[in-house]
Amino acid sequence: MESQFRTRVKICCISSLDEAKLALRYGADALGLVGRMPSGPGVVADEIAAQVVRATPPPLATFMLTSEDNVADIVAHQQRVGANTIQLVDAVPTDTYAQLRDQLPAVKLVQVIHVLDERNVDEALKAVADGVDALLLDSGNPNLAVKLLGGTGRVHNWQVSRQIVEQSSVPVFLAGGLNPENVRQAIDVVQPFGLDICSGVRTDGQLDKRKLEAFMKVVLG
Ligand SMILES: O=C(O)c1ccccc1NCC(=O)[C@H](O)[C@H](O)COP(=O)(O)O
Repeated sequence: MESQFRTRVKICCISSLDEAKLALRYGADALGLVGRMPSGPGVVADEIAAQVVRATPPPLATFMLTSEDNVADIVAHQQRVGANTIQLVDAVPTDTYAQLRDQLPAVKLVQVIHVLDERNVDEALKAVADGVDALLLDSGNPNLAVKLLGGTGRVHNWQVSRQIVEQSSVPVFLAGGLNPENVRQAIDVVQPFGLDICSGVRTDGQLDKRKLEAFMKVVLG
């Protein structure tokens, strides 16, 4: 069930309970907890991620970001952290979503699509047809020798993202290089269900209250 009532916000790269509380105080709908990655600045230990999950009240969402592509490893990761949503940041074999649903029926599945060009529209629609609950369109490049799967601080081609939003039957989050200055334009151009932000609300790696407040003010009004 999708509502366009207001744009949802996921604050990602949460690194402590204090950051989680700050994000929730300013109106975040979801928190992102980054697991082991081939590269990127936002990784948090599973123990801290689990602490944040336990402290997050309903109806807020906790997204566990995983780069695992094997069902047993993804399930083991979810069981260590306890998040109510799994964000798959890399491509997975076609039957993965069905197997995860069998083993974790209450957990929502979000597939990341790294938007490089128009070919990603078909990739996104295939993930929808295969059964994901939502898409998250990010910057990055999974084809590099050391995969770049997120946390880049860079925007991508929003026209391609808009095409995906128009054609997707599940909610779509927009990520990649968002900040208080460009988020209004991002909403107007892409019209996503939700936004995801990591580096644009941080200073020296720490969640920055002023940037967070400025970002949320633009989104929530
Ligand atoms: O932050 C990381 O280290 C990271 C690495 C690999 C995949 C995802 C990662 N971060 C989480 C996210 O999904 C970010 O919120 C998203 O990529 C947007 O980041 P940014 O462009 O810095 O706002």
